[in-house]
Amino acid sequence: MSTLPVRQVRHDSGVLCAPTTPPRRLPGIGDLLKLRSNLLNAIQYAAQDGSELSYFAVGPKRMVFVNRSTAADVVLSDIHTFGKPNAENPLRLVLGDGLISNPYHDQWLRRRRALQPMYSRPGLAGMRQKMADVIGEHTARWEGRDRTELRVHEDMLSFALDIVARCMFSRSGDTVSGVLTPGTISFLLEFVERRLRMPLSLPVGVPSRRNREFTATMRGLDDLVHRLIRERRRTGERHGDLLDLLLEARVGDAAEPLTDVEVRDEVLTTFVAAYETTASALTWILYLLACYPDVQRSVREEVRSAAPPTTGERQGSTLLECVINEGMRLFPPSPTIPRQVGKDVFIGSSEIPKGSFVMLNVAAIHRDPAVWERPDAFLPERFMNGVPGKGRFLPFGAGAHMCIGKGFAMMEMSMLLASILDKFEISQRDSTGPAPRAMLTLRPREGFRLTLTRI
Ligand code: HEM
Repeated sequence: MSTLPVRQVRHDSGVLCAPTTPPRRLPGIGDLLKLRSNLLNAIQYAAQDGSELSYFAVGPKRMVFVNRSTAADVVLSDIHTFGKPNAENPLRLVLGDGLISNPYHDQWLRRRRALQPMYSRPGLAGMRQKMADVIGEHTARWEGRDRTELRVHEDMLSFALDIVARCMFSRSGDTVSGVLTPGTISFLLEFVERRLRMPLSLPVGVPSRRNREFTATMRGLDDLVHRLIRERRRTGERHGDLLDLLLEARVGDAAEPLTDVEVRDEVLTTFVAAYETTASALTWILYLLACYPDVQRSVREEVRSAAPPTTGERQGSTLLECVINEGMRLFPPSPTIPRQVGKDVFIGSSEIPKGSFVMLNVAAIHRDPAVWERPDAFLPERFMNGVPGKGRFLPFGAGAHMCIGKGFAMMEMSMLLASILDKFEISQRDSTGPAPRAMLTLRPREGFRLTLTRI
């Protein structure tokens, strides 16, 4: 592993810098405006005075932000008290009872065990060629010219969607497009986000313009996914993709296959889980590589001289993986992780009433000065000896609910970044960096570009 010069640069680029909006609480709706207009700003407020916990209210909803690693540890260690959000979770409107949104612990656990082989070493090995094909197609588009302007977030969204479409259905993003497009997924996530932040929402059955669009979009998606499941079951063809593995998964002691509805839930869950998160991580990592040409050079040397990227189990063992981890520390793709408390409980000396939402404030935890030396600096080498334990480094969560697709994501990101670094120099086009905006994922507030120059 090459040794990097110590960098003193403070890299906040708006994350956890001084918040801009004064906290304002309005009668009846509480902190709604604060949370809706700029969640990141609210997250920053929550963390800025150094307190472990901070409190928000949106109508009847009570939210507790957990800003420090010690308190995050408490939450992550008790999966029964701090469970997934309950059955009212608006994500269920899209993902049903897939792994992310399943509120029933025992059912979730049986499914999690059934799906584990999909993301095991042999499961992932089967995805490597599919990923390589998609990477080849995307980099070929940039190779035609000496210099390419990368529309970073848009291009990474398109890349991440192609990867998940190819790995799930052995089809390109284009074949499923028209239905499963970046636009559709963004619309659905925004629909869910609005409902998460509003104190009250109209039932989906009420034919407002937005609800009608939602219902039509979901019908299109359901038709597509059920058609693909039926075709696969009817022909019995195997494609070595995630859909094959889902159909082969067996649940519980009776080793029952998943029903069509359960397969549909997991297909949509995988699309939603794998798409914006990976695109967000890649977007910020490319940006950081452009900001730090010395790191870029060292990773390029490593990529050109070293073994192929790993599946992520050996985290911290390559400089490329260190860069990915440090990128996700500074710009966590999922800036908050939600839980809902099943009974009155204490975190430290603070009592949290049953039903409250507990949001792990990952953006703040990743810069907890009690854990991270020079928390605002970009120092990939801090991960050389691996990642710190539960509660401290949470890009993929931790504990029983930890991201099941972590190995998949690390493999995909390592392969794409290695390929880009081998062929191109990445540089900034503008001196001002992109400002982040927190939705369910951390996105750039506006589109920004980087230059890829062929080398
Ligand atoms: C950089 C990319 C990714 C990031 C940052 C990420 C992050 C996360 C986070 C923070 C969670 C929540 C953990 C919790 O609730 O404690 C999660 C859960 C999950 N992720 Fe990922 N994820 C990524 C990629 C993927 C991919 C590629 C897949 C699938 C191919 C995936 C599938 C899932 C699933 C199914 C869950 C629910 C796990 C459960 O509760 O059992 N994710 N992810």
